[in-house]
Amino acid sequence: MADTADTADGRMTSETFLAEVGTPNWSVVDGRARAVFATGTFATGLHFVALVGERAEAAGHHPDLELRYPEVVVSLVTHDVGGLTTKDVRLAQEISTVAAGLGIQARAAGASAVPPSPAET
Ligand SMILES: C[C@H](O)[C@H](O)[C@H]1CNC2=NC(N)=NC(=O)C2=N1
Repeated sequence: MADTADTADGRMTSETFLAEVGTPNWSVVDGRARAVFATGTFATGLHFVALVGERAEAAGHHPDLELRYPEVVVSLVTHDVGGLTTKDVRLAQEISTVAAGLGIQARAAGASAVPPSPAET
């Protein structure tokens, strides 16, 4: 694979991340990759979270996962460089593959159907 890093520590711009990840599921918000998957039911969301957790453990890279009804919000960043890296690209691709395998659609541009909690406002 070509070297797609934009900085010496591996951080990439949001444009590079989105081009690399190659699915429309993801957006970049405040320096983090974000996707919202419309799981429809709580049980499907729980199952999706469990499968994503297995992939994350295997990768040694871990997303923030918000299990909501009726969606799961996924957020990714590489903590030690404070930005997005190829680790985030790979895990984002895997998460999109898991979602597709379960027939779960992503919402456009990371939009949520659920109002923010008071702590976020
Ligand atoms: C040592 C270990 O690889 C690191 O602490 C990993 C673990 N999981 C991680 N997950 C995420 N999302 N970002 C990290 O920087 C990160 N670092």
